[in-house]
Amino acid sequence: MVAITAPNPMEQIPLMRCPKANAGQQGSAIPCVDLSAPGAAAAVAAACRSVGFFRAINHGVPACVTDALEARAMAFFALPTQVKLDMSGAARPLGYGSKNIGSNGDVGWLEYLLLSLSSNTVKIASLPPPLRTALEDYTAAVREVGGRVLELIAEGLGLDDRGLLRAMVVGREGSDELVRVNHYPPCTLPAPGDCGVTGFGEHTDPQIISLLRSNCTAGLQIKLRDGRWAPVPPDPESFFVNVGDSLQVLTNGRFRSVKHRVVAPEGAQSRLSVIYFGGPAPAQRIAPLPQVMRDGEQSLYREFTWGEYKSAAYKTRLADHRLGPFELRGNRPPPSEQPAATASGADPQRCLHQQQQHLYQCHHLHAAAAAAAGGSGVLAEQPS
Ligand SMILES: O=C(O)CCC(=O)C(=O)O
Ligand SMILES: [Fe+2]
Repeated sequence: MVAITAPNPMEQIPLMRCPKANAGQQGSAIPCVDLSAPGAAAAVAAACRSVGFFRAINHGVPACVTDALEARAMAFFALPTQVKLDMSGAARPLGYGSKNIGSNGDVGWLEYLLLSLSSNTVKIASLPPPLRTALEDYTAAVREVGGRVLELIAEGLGLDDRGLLRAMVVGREGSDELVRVNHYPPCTLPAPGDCGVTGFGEHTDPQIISLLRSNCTAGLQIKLRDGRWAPVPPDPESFFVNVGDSLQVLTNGRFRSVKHRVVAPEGAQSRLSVIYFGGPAPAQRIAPLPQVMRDGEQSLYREFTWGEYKSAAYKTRLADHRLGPFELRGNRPPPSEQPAATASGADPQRCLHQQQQHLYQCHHLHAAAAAAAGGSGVLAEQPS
């Protein structure tokens, strides 16, 4: 008789080949934009064209708002698994999830909460009230940053209506705003050589934009246009902005959604990240904006609504090229354009200095937190 044992989900978590750390290269690959600087619109557009990703500083979100959510979220993830499930329901796709991302076989070394927000109210009634309040305060603040970035994008694209993109997401009845809180405990799985354990597999975000904030623990990587993966140094005081697939379509490929992924933490510290996903209302038509199209330029995509794209995306694996089925392959890409401006909107020296300061602070915070945290071991107690 042959004994068949069910595969252990822990063993299914894939490994990824990690880029060698090179602090100099990392810093320079990721544009930094000072949202309050006069050249911000040009800098945002240049970053969205070249990388599809940037670090935003001077965003106006008070540290007490981000710190409060970080503390409440860490307290939530430290609870026993069954309590977390009882409070938020199993992710389908909203709710509490562990290891399984979506329902198509993607797995990673993380647990998470995925929540929908309408009228800035977290819809899950049974979440602990302090966590709910922290999430709502956080989202109210980050939504404003998202709105500002969308205005800067409109300006950088030269749109007459600077509020056009913002109005698709912010303050729009029925817009599809999600918040995801990801917790990556220190990883205990062995990974050989230059490999790491997958925390969150490579993907692009399907929405218009996403804004990510993390604690001091590294792990996020983005794929550069030349195919190299660049680690994103963590910076709890900044937001990291992703171009999503929908913005790629709205700009007819002038901006491209950035592939990104997370490698599970190898040290003693958990990574905690919070991502605001700015999506429009399900009925919103996603097609190249007429104002960005040159004379005679053809759309690279067949027309679709956000609702249609979202449900198609939910049926795919993370790494799938989700825009593929919507591409009109016979159509030519837009004539290549110079970036709207090369100005960064932020003094690179100042950014570098800020980043060095943050890394210094992170180092000290880590040292202080190390004894207290000690890893929650949460993943080990998940039902498989
Ligand atoms: O947790 C992170 O740092 C990134 C996760 C991510 O890309 C996502 O949830 O879409
Ligand atoms: Fe993402």
